[in-house]
Amino acid sequence: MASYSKELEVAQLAVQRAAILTKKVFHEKAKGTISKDDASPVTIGDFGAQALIIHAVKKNFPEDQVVGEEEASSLRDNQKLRDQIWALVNGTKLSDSEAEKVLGGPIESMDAMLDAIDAGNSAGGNKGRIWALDPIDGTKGFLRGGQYAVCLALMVDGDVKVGVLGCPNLPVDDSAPLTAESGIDQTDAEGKGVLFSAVSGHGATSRPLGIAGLGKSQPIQMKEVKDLGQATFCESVEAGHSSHGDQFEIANKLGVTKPSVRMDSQAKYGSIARGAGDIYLRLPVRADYQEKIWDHAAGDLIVREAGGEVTDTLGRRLDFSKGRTLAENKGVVAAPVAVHGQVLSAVKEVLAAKK
Ligand SMILES: Nc1ncnc2c1ncn2[C@@H]1O[C@H](COP(=O)(O)O)[C@@H](OP(=O)(O)O)[C@H]1O
Ligand SMILES: [Mg+2]
Ligand SMILES: [Mg+2]
Ligand SMILES: [Mg+2]
Repeated sequence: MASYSKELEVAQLAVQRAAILTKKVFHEKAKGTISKDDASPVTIGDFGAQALIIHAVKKNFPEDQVVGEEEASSLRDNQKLRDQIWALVNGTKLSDSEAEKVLGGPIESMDAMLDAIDAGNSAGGNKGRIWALDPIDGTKGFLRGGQYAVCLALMVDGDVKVGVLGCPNLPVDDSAPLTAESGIDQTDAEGKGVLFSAVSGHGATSRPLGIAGLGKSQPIQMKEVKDLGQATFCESVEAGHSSHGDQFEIANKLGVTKPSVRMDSQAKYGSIARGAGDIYLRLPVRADYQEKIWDHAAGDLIVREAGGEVTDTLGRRLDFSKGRTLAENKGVVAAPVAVHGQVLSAVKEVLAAKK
């Protein structure tokens, strides 16, 4: 089985470098927020991180395609924002020069930066090597001072092979259990930060999210759930992203007694993968919403490699080969393999009762 060691190294270092930039923006009051066509927010942190990561991917793997969340059209006619992002991007590097070299060095010019952002325009699909990039997942959490993640995955012929999640506001310690506070008020982010990774068939790991080269890694595993009543389940903070009501009913049906842990971004996938939490539920709020591949690709692999099963609400594996969205899936149900079937039955019962 291919080990994708070069791809993994580049992805981890690229995410680590981008997180230096996002952390800088996180600690600033003015985040240069603008509203996208779908009324969702994007900040100078999202644009800057996308530029840095695509630049590194393209330097190392010029033939590969990228499905990135953001695009640069709004920057091409907004000089102030463009200058702000360029200043950030130009000033961000890893403090280890060897690691910086792996990433192909800095971006040459502002134009090259805009082109790098726009190189995230792949249509996706089931052929060849395609990276899925979410430069800041959980932008609303990022703006609120909550959790967020820098997410990058490599798909080969529509199958996720490498997944990396940088979570600057999660504790480094894998054994720190989730609490109601885990998802909120992370404004003192210093000393925190974890980098999750997985390669298909080779397991999942975590390591501290640093600012130089890669720190020492350790394997991670989902926790064995002996009693679903004691399980910790995670869900989005935003009620517009998943149905808190349905998730509450499902948890009740399973006999879960603890309140849900609300947390933005794919930090939820990372948290259950290392056994800090147990279950992640994302029940659709709208029948016509298609989940984006960059919101799930890295997390899906990391959870599966840590001993989890990830499906949609109908029990189908997430299918990343359908383009930029998970067009053939509805919602997400992630849990340890041993209890996933039980969780899925509860999901189906709750959804059936609503029809
Ligand atoms: N109606 C909807 N249903 C599900 N997900 C949605 C949604 N509207 C937006 N999203 C996605 O939810 C992601 C955040 O997930 P979470 O709620 O787990 O933090 C957003 O990622 P970005 O923040 O990268 O835009 C966005 O892509
Ligand atoms: Mg977004
Ligand atoms: Mg996202
Ligand atoms: Mg995003």
